[in-house]
Amino acid sequence: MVKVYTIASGKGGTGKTTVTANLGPMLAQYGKKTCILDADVGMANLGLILGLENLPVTLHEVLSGKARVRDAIYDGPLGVKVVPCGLSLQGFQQSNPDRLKDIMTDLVSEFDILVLDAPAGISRDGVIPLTIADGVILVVNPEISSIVDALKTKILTETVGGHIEGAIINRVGGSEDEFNRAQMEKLLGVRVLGVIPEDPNVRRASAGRSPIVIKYPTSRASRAFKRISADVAGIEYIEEETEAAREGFVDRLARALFRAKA
Ligand SMILES: Nc1ncnc2c1ncn2[C@@H]1O[C@H](COP(=O)(O)OP(=O)(O)OP(=O)(O)O)[C@@H](O)[C@H]1O
Repeated sequence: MVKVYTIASGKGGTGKTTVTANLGPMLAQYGKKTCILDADVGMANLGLILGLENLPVTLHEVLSGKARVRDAIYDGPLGVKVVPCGLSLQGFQQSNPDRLKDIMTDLVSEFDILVLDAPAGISRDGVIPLTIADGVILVVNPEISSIVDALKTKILTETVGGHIEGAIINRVGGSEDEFNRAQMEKLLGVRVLGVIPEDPNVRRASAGRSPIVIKYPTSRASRAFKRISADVAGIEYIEEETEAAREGFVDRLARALFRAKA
């Protein structure tokens, strides 16, 4: 049975596209047939992060009735399938967001998981992805404006009959141990699915047209994305050997050798 997740936030720039671009490939890696779709039809950038640009057919052509969704599916990293959206204003103007539901119906038989990157705000194109998902995942930054907008999105989702799966708290400074997960769950009234640290490698990876889980697989944010993806895929996450752990090992070994020599 296919599961449809919509990645939403309310406030713009909280990290929805980053989450979609990293969650999708990891879900595919964990054995789930996964397709990620850029439902941010006005300000699309999922294709940019994944190096999928200047494509003949995108979600714009599908939403304007000029093409079938099958023709807008491209190969992404680790076996994930991607339906990117075009960048042109004309494509946006000709798109009919009401067609999104039919598109999802066309895809359900082929995938285990569909992930929609929703636009910020509460316009019509923003509300449709909230209604068609089995679960909405809120991407929230640990700051008051983002929390307030996430709460609005939560209320809107529930008002239109949607279901909130939980929240991912993104761009958290300091260590994860210092982050007060219980307090955030109380504020938002939803389960916190994972906490992603502020990590400069996220931007570096995007500049290189790649998700961070591919470009810097052992970085802090990558490990957080892997943990969340394993949770969503329903498998146990086993922490890989990290750069830091490797460096720590080499350091300990050098000190032991030095002591043995002395
Ligand atoms: N954990 C992180 N650490 C550092 N930078 C991050 C992190 N997550 C996202 N960013 C950066 O924040 C910016 C916004 O991220 P992103 O585009 O994913 O947000 P968005 O919610 O999809 O934005 P929009 O609402 O405009 O669609 C990007 O420059 C991205 O590289």
